[in-house]
Amino acid sequence: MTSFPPLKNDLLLRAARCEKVERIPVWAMRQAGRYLPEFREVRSKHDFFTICRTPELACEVTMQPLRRMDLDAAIIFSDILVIPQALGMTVEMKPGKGPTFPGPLLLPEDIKKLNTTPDVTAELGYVFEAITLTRQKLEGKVPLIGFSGAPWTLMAYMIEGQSSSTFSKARAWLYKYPEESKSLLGILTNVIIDYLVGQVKAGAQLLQLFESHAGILGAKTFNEFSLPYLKLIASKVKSKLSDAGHATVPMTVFAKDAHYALEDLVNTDYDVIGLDWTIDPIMASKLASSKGKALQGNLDPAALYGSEESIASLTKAMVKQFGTRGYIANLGHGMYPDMVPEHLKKFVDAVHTCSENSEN
Ligand SMILES: O=C(O)CCc1c2[nH]c(c1CC(=O)O)Cc1[nH]c(c(CC(=O)O)c1CCC(=O)O)Cc1[nH]c(c(CC(=O)O)c1CCC(=O)O)Cc1[nH]c(c(CC(=O)O)c1CCC(=O)O)C2
Repeated sequence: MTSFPPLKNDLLLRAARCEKVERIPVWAMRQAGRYLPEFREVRSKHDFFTICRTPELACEVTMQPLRRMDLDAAIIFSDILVIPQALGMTVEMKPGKGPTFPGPLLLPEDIKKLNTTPDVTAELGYVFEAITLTRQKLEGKVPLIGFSGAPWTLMAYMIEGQSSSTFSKARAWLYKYPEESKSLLGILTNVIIDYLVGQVKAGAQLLQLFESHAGILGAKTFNEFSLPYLKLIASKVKSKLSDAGHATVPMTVFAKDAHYALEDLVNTDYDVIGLDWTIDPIMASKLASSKGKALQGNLDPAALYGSEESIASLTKAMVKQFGTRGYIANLGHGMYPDMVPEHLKKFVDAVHTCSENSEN
């Protein structure tokens, strides 16, 4: 096992375990990326997936936001779509269009073309190397978060072949080919489990699972095609780490727009439930605290387009609603490319100012 510098700021990990904290930890989804001029500088010289696949570059862009603001966590720079690549699919990142799959899955027979049992270390070892390097470079300043896309969200991209407002091709599979859909979700689940276990062994100190397209499912389809796989991932990642004699790490599930599933998610093995901005903090806090779960979120990212005064006052109101125990401040979704870094800094500082010395 690699040894790493001791952790100096463990606020995130304590909050995830609902332990007492001196102040609320804060980080932002997509805190590295295009909204930062220094990222755009790196990106002007390298293709997106080259950055992901080159540990030194991935480490550098992971560190960039930490040099600007007092964040309580780093998140490894990567993307959820590295898993379809590991299964043998080509994914291109087209400026202005986002991810594009030249050969999406059209019919269930196409599943046979995938490498359904990839050697995860051989295919995704570059992420593990980036994590280990970043843990060293962080020198224990803050914890490092690892992440993966969840099965349904990845399946949606693999069938649709690109982003979509309806993901109607992917949703059609759930009704036309339910058994084959479950088989694909099972394949993805197994790879995700090994991928997340590998990230922890490489040095990730908390894991987040992104079910970004939960909102295009309804309660019934979510219960059938998303929730069972999310549950399996949490329990298997933890049991595989324990069986390997490795300490487990807290796990966060972020099922965007799945307001209908909050109660079910609180009853899973995830330690932290990520919330988008459509969810009422007071209602969510009542549900989560009854089950000893922490919450993360949920300022509307668009609030960062407002003035610094309005960011500070909205942040203060949000923190007051969530309370200080078992809470990680974040946005309700990732940073948008046209945002101003100073406004994220204002959000981070506002969380610190209004939560320091508060009753815990
Ligand atoms: O901060 C970090 O270190 C990691 C940032 C990060 C990137 N991708 C993800 C993360 C983790 C995080 O959000 O904190 C994860 C991610 N990629 C995609 C999704 C699903 C989705 O958006 O539908 C997710 C889960 C989180 C979420 O829900 O947002 C899929 C995706 N990846 C990219 C795009 C295009 C884009 O323009 O954003 C998409 C699809 C979006 C859609 O509309 O469907 C590419 C991409 N991934 C990251 C970046 C950096 C950045 O945001 O600037 C980019 C842009 C690529 C570029 O430079 O051209 C990093």
